[in-house]
Amino acid sequence: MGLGECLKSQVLCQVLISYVFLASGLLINLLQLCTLPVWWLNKSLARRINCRLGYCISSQSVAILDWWSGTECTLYTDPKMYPLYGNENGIVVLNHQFEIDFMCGWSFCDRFGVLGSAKVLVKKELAYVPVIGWMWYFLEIVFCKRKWEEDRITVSQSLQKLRDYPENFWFLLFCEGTRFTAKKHQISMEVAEKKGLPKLKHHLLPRTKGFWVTIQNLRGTVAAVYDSTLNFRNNESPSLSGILSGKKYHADLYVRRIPLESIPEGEAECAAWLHKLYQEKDGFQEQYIQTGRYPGPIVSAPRRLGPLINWLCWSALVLFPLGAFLVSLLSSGSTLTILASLAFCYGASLLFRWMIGQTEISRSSGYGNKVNSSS
Ligand SMILES: CC/C=C\C/C=C\C/C=C\C/C=C\C/C=C\C/C=C\CCC(=O)SCCNC(=O)CCNC(=O)[C@H](O)C(C)(C)COP(=O)(O)OP(=O)(O)OC[C@H]1O[C@@H](n2cnc3c(N)ncnc32)[C@H](O)[C@@H]1OP(=O)(O)O
Ligand SMILES: CCCCCCCCCCCCCCCC(=O)OC[C@@H](O)COP(=O)(O)O
Repeated sequence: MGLGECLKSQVLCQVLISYVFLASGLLINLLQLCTLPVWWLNKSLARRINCRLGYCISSQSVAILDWWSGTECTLYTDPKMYPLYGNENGIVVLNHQFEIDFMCGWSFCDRFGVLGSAKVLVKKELAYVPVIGWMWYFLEIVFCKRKWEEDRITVSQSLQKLRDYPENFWFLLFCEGTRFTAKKHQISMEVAEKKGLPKLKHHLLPRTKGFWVTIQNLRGTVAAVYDSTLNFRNNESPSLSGILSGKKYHADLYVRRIPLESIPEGEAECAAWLHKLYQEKDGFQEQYIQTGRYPGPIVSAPRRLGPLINWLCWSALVLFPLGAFLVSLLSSGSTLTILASLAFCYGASLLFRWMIGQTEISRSSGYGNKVNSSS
C-alpha cells in the first residue's frame, strides 16, 4: 500500500471529510432557505441560484468519487450524439444495482455541465436526509411514495413545474423502483411470468407508471431518453464506505440517445416500449459480463476540476473555524466544554453513519419483496 492509499484509509481523514460535508452542507441548506424571498420576486433567478448552491453540495460527492478515490467512469456512446449531451433536456433511464450508482450519475452530470440542475424521481423517505434531502426541496426534485394512488397526482404536478425550468436538466428514473436483490429479482420475475413477459436476468421488472407519467408530462420539454446501463469491471461491488477510504473502482456506462418522438403516447404502448427497452438492457449487461465491454465506442468524457476546487474551498472555509475552536477548547481546559464537544462530535458521526446507511443495499427497503407494492 502506497503512502497516499495509507493516508486515505485513515479514520481521521474520513472524519474530516464527513465534517466538511455536514458543516458546509448545512450552511448551504441555510443559504437555500434564504433564497425563499427571491422565489416570489424572481422565480427564474431563485432557481438559478439554487442550481449553483445545489452544485456546491452534490459536487462534493463527485470530488470524493473522481479525485479522492480516483474512480474511473468510462462512457460508451455514439460520438455523433455526444455534442447533444448537456445541451438539451433528457430523461435518463438507469439500472439500479449499485450502491454508488447515484454518485456515478452525478459525476457524468458534472462532465456535461448539468450537475446543479440534475433531477430525479426519488422515494419520499430520502427527503428527510439532512443536506442532500433538504437540498432536493429547493431543486424541485420529484418525490414519490411508491403508492400509485397518491403518486399519480403529486408526481404529475411536480413534473409540470419543470416545464419552464430555466436551465438544461437531466431527469433520472430508476424504473426498477428499488435496488436489485436476489429475492426482489425472484419476486419480480414471478410478476413478469404472470404478465407473460420474458424474464430478465440482470434487472428487476421495470415499473412502468412513473416512466409513462414522466414522458406524458415532459413531452415538449425534454428532447430524448438517455437509456443508460451501468456496470463495474472485475465484478467490483462498490460502496460509499469504500470510496471514503480511497478505494478506486472502474465504472462503465453505456448510453443510447432515443428521441422522445419515437416513444408511444398511450399508457399500454408506453409500458410495452419500456419492457422492451429493459429486455435490450438485459442483453447489454449479458454482453458486458461475457466480454467486459458494451457495444459501441468509448468516448472521452474526462473528470473536471470544478468539483475538486469547490471541495477544497469549502474545506478551507469550514476547517479553519474548526481548528480555531479546537485550539480555544484545549486552552480553556474546561472539562464540561470538552465533554460536550465530544458528545456533539459523536452525534454528528452517528448522523453521517446513518446517511451512509441509506446507500447500503443490505439496508434496502422491503419494497418489491412482495407482489403487492407496499414499501
Ligand atoms: C451521458 C450520460 C448519461 C447519463 C448519466 C446518468 C445519470 C445522471 C442523471 C441524473 C442524476 C440525478 C440525480 C441522482 C442522485 C440521487 C438519486 C438517488 C437515488 C434515488 C432513487 C430512488 O429513490 S428509486 C425509488 C423511487 N423511484 C421509483 O420508484 C421509480 C419507478 N417506479 C415507478 O415508476 C412506480 O410505478 C411508481 C413509483 C410511480 C408507483 O409505484 P407503485 O408501487 O404504487 O405502483 P406500480 O405501478 O409500480 O405497481 C403496481 C404494478 O406493478 C406490478 N408489480 C407488483 N409487484 C411487482 C414487483 N415486485 N415487481 C415488478 N412489478 C410489480 C403490479 O403487477 C402492477 O402492475 P400493473 O401492470 O397493474 O400496473
Ligand atoms: C463528500 C462526501 C459525500 C458523501 C455523501 C453521503 C451522503 C449520502 C446521503 C444519502 C443520499 C441518498 C442516495 C440514495 C441512494 C439510493 O440508491 O436510494 C435507494 C432508492 O433508490 C431505493 O431504495 P430501496 O428500495 O431501499 O432500494
